[in-house]
Amino acid sequence: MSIALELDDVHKSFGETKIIRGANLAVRSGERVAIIGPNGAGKSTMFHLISGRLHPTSGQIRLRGEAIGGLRPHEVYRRGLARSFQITNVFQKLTTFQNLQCAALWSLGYRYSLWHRLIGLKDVRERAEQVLEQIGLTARRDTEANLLSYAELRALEIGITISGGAEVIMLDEPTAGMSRHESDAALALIRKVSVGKTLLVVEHDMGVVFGLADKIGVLVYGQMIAFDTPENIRGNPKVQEAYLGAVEAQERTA
Ligand SMILES: Nc1ncnc2c1ncn2[C@@H]1O[C@H](COP(=O)(O)OP(=O)(O)OP(=O)(O)O)[C@@H](O)[C@H]1O
Repeated sequence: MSIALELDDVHKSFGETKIIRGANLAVRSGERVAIIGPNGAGKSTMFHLISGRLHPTSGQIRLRGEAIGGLRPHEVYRRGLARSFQITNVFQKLTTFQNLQCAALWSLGYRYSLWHRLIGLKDVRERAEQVLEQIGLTARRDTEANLLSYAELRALEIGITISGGAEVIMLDEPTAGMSRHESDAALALIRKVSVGKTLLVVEHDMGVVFGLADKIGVLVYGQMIAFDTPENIRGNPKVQEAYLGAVEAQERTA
């Protein structure tokens, strides 16, 4: 299977502070990968580097073999990698369907100035209808985003992320702040929308991580100390020591 996304000795410093210190990763096409690690390990920074919000100090980031480190977010998006933005890309005053239309409009290469003619754009409408159904929000089609529940908003955020048909999808803590029931539903949704795609998630909930991922990458102090199947990660003494042991102890006392 081909490699969809690759990090090769990636470094990122902020001033004198080294945050990502030679991170390596090779995600195969169609694989679901979760990145875990202690607070401050550099997971968000790594996401920003991949999606073009930040640029590496050194090292290579490749999307399907093409170097993308240094490209801007929309250029990375155009090459087939979409990431979620924790609800910040939802227009609160627009309805669920209008938000999806907006995302489809943009991803199909139209400009927002065409908004007034939206109703007439069949491809945009069809794409939005399809995503609406996929994310299970058909009943909330004409509800303004600000009236959606938190879990519905997060589902809409996933819908916006997938609306461009990107081959590689990155989700940033997709179940953060959810109840167990909501996070189970989110997990099912993520499984469904990621069929046939390559998925990269940063997630703190170990139930979600172990229930979703084909492979888990463990980032500690800016280095990927392990990248393996969930079973092997669970049994890896280095990971136990650096991270999972602490999480399990925390869960026992919670
Ligand atoms: N723009 C920046 N300038 C300076 N330091 C930064 C910047 N962005 C992040 N950092 C620092 O980099 C470190 C890693 O942060 P990052 O948010 O990537 O970690 P994380 O693994 O995502 O943590 P968490 O699990 O708590 O979200 C932190 O110490 C943070 O303060």
